[in-house]
Amino acid sequence: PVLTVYLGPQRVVVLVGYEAVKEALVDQGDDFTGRGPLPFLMRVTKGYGLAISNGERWRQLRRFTLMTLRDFGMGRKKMDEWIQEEGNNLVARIKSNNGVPFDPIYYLSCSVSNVVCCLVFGERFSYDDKDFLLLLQAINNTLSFLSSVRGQLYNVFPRLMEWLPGQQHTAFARVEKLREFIMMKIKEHQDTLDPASPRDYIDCFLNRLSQEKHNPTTEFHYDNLVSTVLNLFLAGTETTSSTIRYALSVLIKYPKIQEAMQQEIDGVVGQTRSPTMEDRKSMPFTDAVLHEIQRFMDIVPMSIPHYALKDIIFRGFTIPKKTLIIPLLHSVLKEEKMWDTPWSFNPQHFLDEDGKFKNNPASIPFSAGKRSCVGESLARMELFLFLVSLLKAFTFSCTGGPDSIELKPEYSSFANLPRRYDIIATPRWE
Ligand code: HEM
Repeated sequence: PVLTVYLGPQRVVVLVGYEAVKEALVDQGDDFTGRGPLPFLMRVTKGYGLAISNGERWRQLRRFTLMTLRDFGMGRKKMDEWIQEEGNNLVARIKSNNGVPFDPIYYLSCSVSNVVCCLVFGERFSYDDKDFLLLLQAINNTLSFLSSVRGQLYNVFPRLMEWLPGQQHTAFARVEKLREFIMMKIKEHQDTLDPASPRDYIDCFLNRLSQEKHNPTTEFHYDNLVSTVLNLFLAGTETTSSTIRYALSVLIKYPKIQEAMQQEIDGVVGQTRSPTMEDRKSMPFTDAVLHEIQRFMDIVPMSIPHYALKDIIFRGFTIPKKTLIIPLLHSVLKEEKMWDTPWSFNPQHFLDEDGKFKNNPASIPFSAGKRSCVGESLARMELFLFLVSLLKAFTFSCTGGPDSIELKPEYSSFANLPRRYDIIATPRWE
């Protein structure tokens, strides 16, 4: 369950299976919260921000981000209301296609990125806004590059790859544009800030920055603000939108499951109102399908690597300082011991005999322990509200029929990215 390998000069320990991953990340949590100097992430964040930092610096940014995500609303709209509104925009946009087959990748990226925009900038953008489209392109380009062979090579041989010509330079130039856009938005926020009524994540951060301006060791400074916002975009958009895209493929492949979800939605939400998070409790089948989609898709199979900041004693062995640690989420999500049919798509994994929702401790697509995904609740909210809004409004199919859908990923390395299909959305009601 614990393997040691070498990636170039770098020692890597791989944690395999539920027991090893849980024991490390949850039971022995504090030792395993370190993040290494991952070359790609270091390059795009310039070494600042939540996802790359360690120790007290990380703890402060993490606590602040979790709190701000949880308390979001701050007198204005709450996060689920932003998502509902975005869901309505998404449905309207798809309706305007009039049943013509389309690739959902673009609409889904817009909707999901807009949720992060609402959170950090306090505003959404039109799907045709030029700045917004550039921002989407930068995010998309960064993750496709990271999932490519060159991206992986960059993580092992950064100096060599900086020197060689190639795609990495375009990817970095695009991230630089995204950085500039974020900096411009921060400037706008500084000019219009009312400390008594923060509008969004940036305002909350600026308030904290000003409260701590005389503290020489504070983590609430400008560079951490820019890079943490960048982290939220890079970690929070492609992951969520690819999961929704994958969900649509699954539901087209298994029309009976799609129909059963629609029946549950019709019974609980009905035709006239938008879904709310309260509804989820009364929708065990939908909840089970969503959990199974994330298990089966296994979007980040190796998580984001952790790092030994000091020698760690684990199961009687020493993991030396500076070892990269990979919690192999893939091995947990597909572990024979933990799932009845690990290699089949089977929502029954999350249902008991009475049809009630039943969780499984090995369901950890967001990783586990103290360093697990900071956006988990937000992502779960998005997956539920977007998919229920879509299935309430449309039945999804594709021209090649259910058997033409292949659920194996198109790319598989840092991320498992789903294949692209032109799909048909047939309105269910006039
Ligand atoms: C389906 C959607 C998502 C999946 C599957 C996912 C998965 C993950 C995973 C596996 C990690 C690594 C955890 C670890 O190091 O142990 C992570 C970290 C992170 N995620 Fe997510 N994520 C998703 C959505 C989001 C969203 C919506 C946001 C925020 C807007 C977000 C922000 C982050 C950040 C900032 C980190 C770094 C946390 C840290 O280093 O403390 N993610 N995510």
